[in-house]
Amino acid sequence: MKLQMQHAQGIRAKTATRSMPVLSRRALSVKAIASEPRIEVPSSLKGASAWSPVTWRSKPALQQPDYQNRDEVVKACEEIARMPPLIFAGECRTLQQRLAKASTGDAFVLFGGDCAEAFSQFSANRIRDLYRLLLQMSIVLAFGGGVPIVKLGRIAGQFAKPRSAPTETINGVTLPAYRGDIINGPEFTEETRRCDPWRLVRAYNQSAATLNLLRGFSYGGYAGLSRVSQWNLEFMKNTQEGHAYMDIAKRVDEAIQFMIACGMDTNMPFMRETEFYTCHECLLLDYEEALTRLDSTTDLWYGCSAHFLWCGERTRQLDHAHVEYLRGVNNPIGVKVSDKMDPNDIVSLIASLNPHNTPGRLSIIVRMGAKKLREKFPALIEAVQRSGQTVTWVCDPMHGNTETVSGYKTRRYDNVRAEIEAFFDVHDKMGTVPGGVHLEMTGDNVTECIGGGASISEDDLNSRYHTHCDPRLNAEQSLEIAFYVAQRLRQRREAMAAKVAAEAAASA
Ligand SMILES: O=C[C@H](O)[C@H](O)COP(=O)(O)O
Ligand SMILES: C=C(OP(=O)(O)O)C(=O)O
Repeated sequence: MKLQMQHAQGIRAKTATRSMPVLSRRALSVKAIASEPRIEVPSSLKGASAWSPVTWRSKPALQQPDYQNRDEVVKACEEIARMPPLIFAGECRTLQQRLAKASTGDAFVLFGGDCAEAFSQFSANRIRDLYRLLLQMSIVLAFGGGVPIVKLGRIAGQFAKPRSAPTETINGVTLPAYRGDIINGPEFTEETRRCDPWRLVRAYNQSAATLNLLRGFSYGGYAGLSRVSQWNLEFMKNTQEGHAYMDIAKRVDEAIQFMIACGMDTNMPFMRETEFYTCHECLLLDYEEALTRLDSTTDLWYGCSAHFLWCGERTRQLDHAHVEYLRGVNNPIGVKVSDKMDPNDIVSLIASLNPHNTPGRLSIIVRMGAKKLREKFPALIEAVQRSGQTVTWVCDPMHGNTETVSGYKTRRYDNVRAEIEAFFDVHDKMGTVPGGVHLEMTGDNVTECIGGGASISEDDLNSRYHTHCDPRLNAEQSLEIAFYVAQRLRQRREAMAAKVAAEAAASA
């Protein structure tokens, strides 16, 4: 932190570079396993160079739009740079503390929201329905885990999408791929697929309006604990998950009544409010740069487009622009990691993004499918442990499980659940901590993923398939996943309690 502050000051004063140690001595000693040889950080990484919000520009940046008119991009970004930040740096610091708790099992993180927000699907009701589904899921998880749930919405900025191919061909016509509404439109016409810089400003405005409503819900009474039983979505009321949720809601109501009888003040903030944070993939670097601000209370740089930013699987190259940008902002950040990640490389990447080994700064979001996760994940955990690095491990069970059925991109509920199961199993075996889950999901009653309690079949896909990019779990499937995760968290909690009791008995 301190050295990064020196960087920030250096940039303002236009002074020379300072070198940045990769891992502090304390960091190296924290969790290192004494008997194992330590994984060393490559010497090329020791002494990272000065950072500013524009240093990413000198590195290769993958997955960026092919704008025809750079002058318009500059104008749009200048307009955004004059706008207020979307978040306050102090909120990021609080979030980082919460994520640090998740790294030790004293909290659990729930990331969830659209694959890609869309201009055409922007409405208060959709924001409310996702928000209350996330509240419902966090009640279920808190009940199982007995720990606070950190709620991070993929919302108010989750617009830009990395693509496997730069173009799409339909009936012999080839056009640029859709890259998210902040860049171009989903309709298959030359006009809509052209990258339009003024979409940047529209995405900023939609994010600001969305965030405004989310803050209203969080602090204006909607999220109060006395309203738990009113969060059930209308179409969920007669489902198995809806009933199971209402059972929990009833128990929460009873517990609150009991605490009121004991003299609890219902005006306490924890009864009326909840913390809710936003996140998105840090992909579109012109936009992120325009929203990078120096926090006047600490003199540190923050990416002010969201509380938490993550680096995608396709853009996490150590010497490329996205890692360069993210290493300099002081938000809590994440990196997506597939089975392609090598144990030595993960250590180098973590060292570059979290050189002071600050708990809560870095989440590693693993997404490789259940089978590969069982094979490859243990070696990654072991490497990170051996280098003494602290990370919050998060499971993204969506991106390793995408397939195409009848022309639709989809995911099978059973595969999603199997990956979460594998994630918990591996952590149980390694004695490490499952810190959270990251889901592409919606509060809407869509038919984009196959299976789950409602038994959505392949034939149902065309009925309510609304996503513009990847398939999302619908409300019922999401709640079902929450019940499964809650069960795993409860088992873990009970196993830990039994272990502590056994140790106490042994030492008595
Ligand atoms: O959401 C993630 C990516 O943008 C998406 O999986 C890429 O999909 P594609 O392989 O269809 O380009
Ligand atoms: C693109 C995404 O993920 P990944 O980088 O893991 O493919 C995403 O989460 O939207």
